[in-house]
Amino acid sequence: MLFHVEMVVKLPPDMPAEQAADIKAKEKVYSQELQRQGKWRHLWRVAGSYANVSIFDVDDNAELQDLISGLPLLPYMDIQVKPLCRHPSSVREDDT
Ligand SMILES: O=C(O)C[C@H]1C=CC(=O)O1
Repeated sequence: MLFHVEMVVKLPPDMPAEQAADIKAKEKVYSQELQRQGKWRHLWRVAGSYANVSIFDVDDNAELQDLISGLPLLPYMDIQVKPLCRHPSSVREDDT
């Protein structure tokens, strides 16, 4: 199942720089592992903002919830999830 996930990062302005760098480093490791597994299929920066648009490819809603729950930046993000399905006019054969 594919999900469009938008994450807007809102770190507290008074968070110490070292703490922010540590959480971002953990988030990078976590997201890159999921990308290698094919679970986090796309990761795009939204130009001009500290936000990303991602496509997750997971078995079900529960797996998406598990993966999102593990995000180190989760306490500092607003997240919106939209379920996706194949568009009838799509010519891509690899979109399922
Ligand atoms: O920078 C972000 O958009 C937040 C987050 C998502 C992946 C990652 O490495 O950091």
